[in-house]
Amino acid sequence: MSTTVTDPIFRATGVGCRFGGVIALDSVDFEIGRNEIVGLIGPNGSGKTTLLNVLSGIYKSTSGELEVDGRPSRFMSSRRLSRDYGLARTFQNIRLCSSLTVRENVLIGMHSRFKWYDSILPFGPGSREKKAAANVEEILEFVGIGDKADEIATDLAYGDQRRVEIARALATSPRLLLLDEPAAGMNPREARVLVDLIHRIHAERDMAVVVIEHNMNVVMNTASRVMVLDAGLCIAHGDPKTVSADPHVLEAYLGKRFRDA
Ligand SMILES: Nc1ncnc2c1ncn2[C@@H]1O[C@H](COP(=O)(O)OP(=O)(O)OP(=O)(O)O)[C@@H](O)[C@H]1O
Repeated sequence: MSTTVTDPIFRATGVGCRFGGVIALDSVDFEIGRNEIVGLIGPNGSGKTTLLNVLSGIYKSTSGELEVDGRPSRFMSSRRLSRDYGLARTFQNIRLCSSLTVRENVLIGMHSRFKWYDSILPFGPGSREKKAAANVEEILEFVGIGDKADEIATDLAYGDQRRVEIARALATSPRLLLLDEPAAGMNPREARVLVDLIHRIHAERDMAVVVIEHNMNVVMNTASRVMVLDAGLCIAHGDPKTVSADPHVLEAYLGKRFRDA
């Protein structure tokens, strides 16, 4: 099942990913418009994180084509995809440096955009370091944790740690931000703040966003388009209202979630 987007920043065509006998992705077509928020949902093990890992160069797809802005990206490293193609992501399991402050964790994101000569040229490091430090303060304020800059990142409440992860991704100045279960472990109030943050990222930072979530309030209140995976296959896509009424989606995923709730 394919999606048709008029101005895609990212396009995956027939993407497959196998782990031995496990088919994690089975010929998935996926496009992301330059300025949209796309929700990615599906049952556990349906391939959502694998798709994000393939998009961001952490896994290599075993078949298919990937393009960012029309440029082939299938064999690019995650570092190049971040630095030269404008992709950034957060992880399902929070990955913060435990001995570093919030500010330092976000600075790491910014340094990934530096070129090798920035640390050699006399006019490079000083100016870039100063600019980076100012940008970090601005990003921390933007995500709402400016007052926690000097705290050890892993000492923060869970919801705030997730915001540090988002801040670190924003520090790379991406054009496409991939969020893997950003609401996991958040209480309903934190999840509402997250919804607002995703909207602000999209509107004020002018970037496309992909959100994997099991929290349907977050998906339905942020995404303009939703894609549903089941057993590595795209079983539905469209606007949130249409997708949530789709009988295949109710059977494979949403029906079960509502029954279990
Ligand atoms: N590195 C890996 N090695 C082996 N199998 C893997 C690997 N990564 C993912 N898989 C398998 O691929 C399938 C899809 O997993 P994936 O993590 O993408 O699902 P998911 O939809 O993100 O699930 P969840 O909602 O639980 O996070 C699963 O069967 C999983 O066990």
